[in-house]
Amino acid sequence: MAQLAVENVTLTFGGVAALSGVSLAVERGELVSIIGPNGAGKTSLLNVISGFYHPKQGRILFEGEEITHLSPHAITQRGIARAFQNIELFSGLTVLENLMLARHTHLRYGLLQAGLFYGRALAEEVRNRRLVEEVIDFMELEPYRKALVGNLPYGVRKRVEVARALALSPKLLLLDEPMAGMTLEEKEDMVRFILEIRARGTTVILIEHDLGVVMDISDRVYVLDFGQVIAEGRPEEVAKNPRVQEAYMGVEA
Ligand SMILES: Nc1ncnc2c1ncn2[C@@H]1O[C@H](COP(=O)(O)OP(=O)(O)OP(=O)(O)O)[C@@H](O)[C@H]1O
Repeated sequence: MAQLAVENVTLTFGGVAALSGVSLAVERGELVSIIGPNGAGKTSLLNVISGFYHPKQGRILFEGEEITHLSPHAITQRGIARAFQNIELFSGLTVLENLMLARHTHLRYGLLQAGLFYGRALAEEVRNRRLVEEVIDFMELEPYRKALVGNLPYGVRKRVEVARALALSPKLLLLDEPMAGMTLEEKEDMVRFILEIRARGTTVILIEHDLGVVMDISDRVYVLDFGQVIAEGRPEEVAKNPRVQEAYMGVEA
């Protein structure tokens, strides 16, 4: 059974179909990329998987359970976290505070429980802090942990955005253009982090415009065009597909 199954999903905005009849299956531990020209529906697909939009038709299953109409919060709690294209961090808070806040907001245990079982809440907080420190270490953000996010260079903020999603201990990580606007060196670092995240067993779905990176690191690739899947397969198969070459003609070098 696929860990994530998107079945025949259609999403429309005032008559315009951002997604029409999209199906996709991702196995646990896979690194799957979604590519396609601008406006093809890539971000819309992440939006329906993460519960920001609900499809007009079709359904989405995660680990065998239907999540199609759940809220983003409920979906995060089931183990799907997302790093946003337009960084969603609090610029007036430190890196550490942003990561702790993400855990608190999304994975909050009941307030009543915290009130009744003070010891348990404290233990939970110690665990949160330990997990967040592990993520900071893993993403090599140690030098910035007490820095205000708003003061950090763009490339580091992109890394903190991925760290924020990782702080939620996801089983499936959705990455929306995590390398956009980065220098070559920053991109290489991000590629290394993504490969390590996958090596640790986390499933990754990646939207990325840099086809060189996509072809290098993906287990499989889905190609969207005008809201439809026009090709799927291993990177080398997809690259040879005439429909893909046509969709990209003049778009990518
Ligand atoms: N909130 C919205 N309201 C109206 N139309 C939308 C909305 N979100 C997306 N769309 C439309 O849906 C289509 C797919 O957009 P989407 O952002 O998913 O594409 P994309 O492949 O992620 O593009 P890009 O590579 O430019 O980010 C586009 O025609 C877009 O204008």
